[in-house]
Amino acid sequence: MKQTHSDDTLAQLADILASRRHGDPDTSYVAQLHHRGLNKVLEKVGEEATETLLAAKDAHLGDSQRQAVISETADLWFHCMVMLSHLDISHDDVLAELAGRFGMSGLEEKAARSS
Ligand SMILES: N=c1c2ncn([C@@H]3O[C@H](COP(=O)(O)OP(=O)(O)OP(=O)(O)O)[C@@H](O)[C@H]3O)c2ncn1[C@@H]1O[C@H](COP(=O)(O)O)[C@@H](O)[C@H]1O
Repeated sequence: MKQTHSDDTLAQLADILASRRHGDPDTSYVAQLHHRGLNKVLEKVGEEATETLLAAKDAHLGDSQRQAVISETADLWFHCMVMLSHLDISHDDVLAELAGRFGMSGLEEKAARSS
């Protein structure tokens, strides 16, 4: 059976990111991002989002392009996790937000918002 990686992976990553929050920018990429500040972190999130959609656009072309989508999405999620860490927001709150939406239709939510 294929091994699944649930939010345990995000929890482990969050712990690693917390340990790097005030680390040495010379030896840690995560510490370097924090050191360079919020604008740099946000720039990376935007860059990775763009790379993800460019990869996704070509996903129909074959396996290597599909693998690129996986790799770029991992980069995007990683940088979003760094952003949350920089803002002292727990990824658990994001997961709770998503879980709280189970059973709620996106279309119904949109209609309720505009009424
Ligand atoms: N998951 C990741 C991860 N994903 C991507 N990256 C890095 O994100 C960077 C951004 O990719 P780019 O292609 O945009 O790199 P770049 O062009 O060199 O970046 P810039 O010069 O534009 O800033 C690369 O250097 C990747 O290695 C990551 N760096 C770290 N982690 C995790 O964070 C942990 C701590 O890392 P350090 O802080 O470096 O010890 C690691 O053990 C991993 O678990």
